[in-house]
Amino acid sequence: MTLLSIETLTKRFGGVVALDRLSLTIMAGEIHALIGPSGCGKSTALRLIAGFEQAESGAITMNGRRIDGLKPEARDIGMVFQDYALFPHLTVAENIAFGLHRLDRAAREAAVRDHLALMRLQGLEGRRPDQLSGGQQQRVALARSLAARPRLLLLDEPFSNLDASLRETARREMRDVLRASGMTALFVTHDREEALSLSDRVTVLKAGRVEQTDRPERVYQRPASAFVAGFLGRTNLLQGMAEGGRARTVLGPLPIEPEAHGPVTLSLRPQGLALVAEGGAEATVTDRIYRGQEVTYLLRAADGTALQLDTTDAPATPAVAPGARVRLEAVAPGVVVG
Ligand SMILES: Nc1ncnc2c1ncn2[C@@H]1O[C@H](COP(=O)(O)OP(=O)(O)OP(=O)(O)O)[C@@H](O)[C@H]1O
Repeated sequence: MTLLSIETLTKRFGGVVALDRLSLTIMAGEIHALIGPSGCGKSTALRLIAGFEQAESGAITMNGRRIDGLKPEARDIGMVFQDYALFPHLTVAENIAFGLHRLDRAAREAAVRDHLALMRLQGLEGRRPDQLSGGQQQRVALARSLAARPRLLLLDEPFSNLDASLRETARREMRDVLRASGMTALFVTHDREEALSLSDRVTVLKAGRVEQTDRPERVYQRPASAFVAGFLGRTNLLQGMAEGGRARTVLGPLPIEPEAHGPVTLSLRPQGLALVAEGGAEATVTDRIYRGQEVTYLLRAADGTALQLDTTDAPATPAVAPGARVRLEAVAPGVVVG
């Protein structure tokens, strides 16, 4: 069931088109990630949905009702900001209780207690934000938004202020809490791992427009464009001539998906290439990057195409030095991206 629908939203700042007829659907109960490069319009989209900015054209509906004319507080939408925006002079408990003035005292206290427990903040209720760690502040911000029980929660880069060691735990906690409360959430990130690991669906934005919306596995494995393929991870882009389920490429005939005919651009992840002792296609090693878990070989194919190959069994294979001639084979299908 659709909760929020955005139709052909356009927003300009002077000469800059921040959103260019953006359309997007958020399903009830889903965690949806909005990802894209800096300046592609992610924060602008959130601010329009929350009501902090007005669009020039287009419509925003929630549960079938237009909300784009409503004031932010009338939209039933919560927002967790990048800097958490906690009230510095209020305690943790008072911050969480802040949006609950419509409840009577007993219900408000119960809601604060429940959310302190939910976010594992018991014992910290009397502290002020400046007496908390970054991770704790983030949990208070989330608790405050959840306690108000909005229909939709918007999160703008909620993990960007946490250091790497905390981020992974904080992400899992947030996902579990959102799931447990059945909350619908739209969060903005420019971290592809965060988008892929946290969400039910991902929307990739480019220059104010949607490039693709789909499940994480689909956007990663079946990118709709070379841009999406490259934005979500390192990839090889190969030119080919397709005929049904295969394409002729510099690596020889390659299985492709989906079927296509004529000239195509294919995306093949670096893990989709393997070094072989014989057969395959010839290439020259131009560099070797040691990454610990894996090694990346940078290669040049016979026609000059630059390629990357990742191998995890590097300890078992002797290092291939730059300049060496090697043979390689595709071990995954090429995905048609253009
Ligand atoms: N208040 C503003 N005044 C002028 N230009 C703005 C304003 N807000 C955003 N923009 C411009 O609109 C475009 C989209 O900005 P937005 O902040 O939505 O991008 P973003 O995807 O959230 O970027 P980032 O990942 O860097 O935060 C950018 O070109 C930005 O410079």
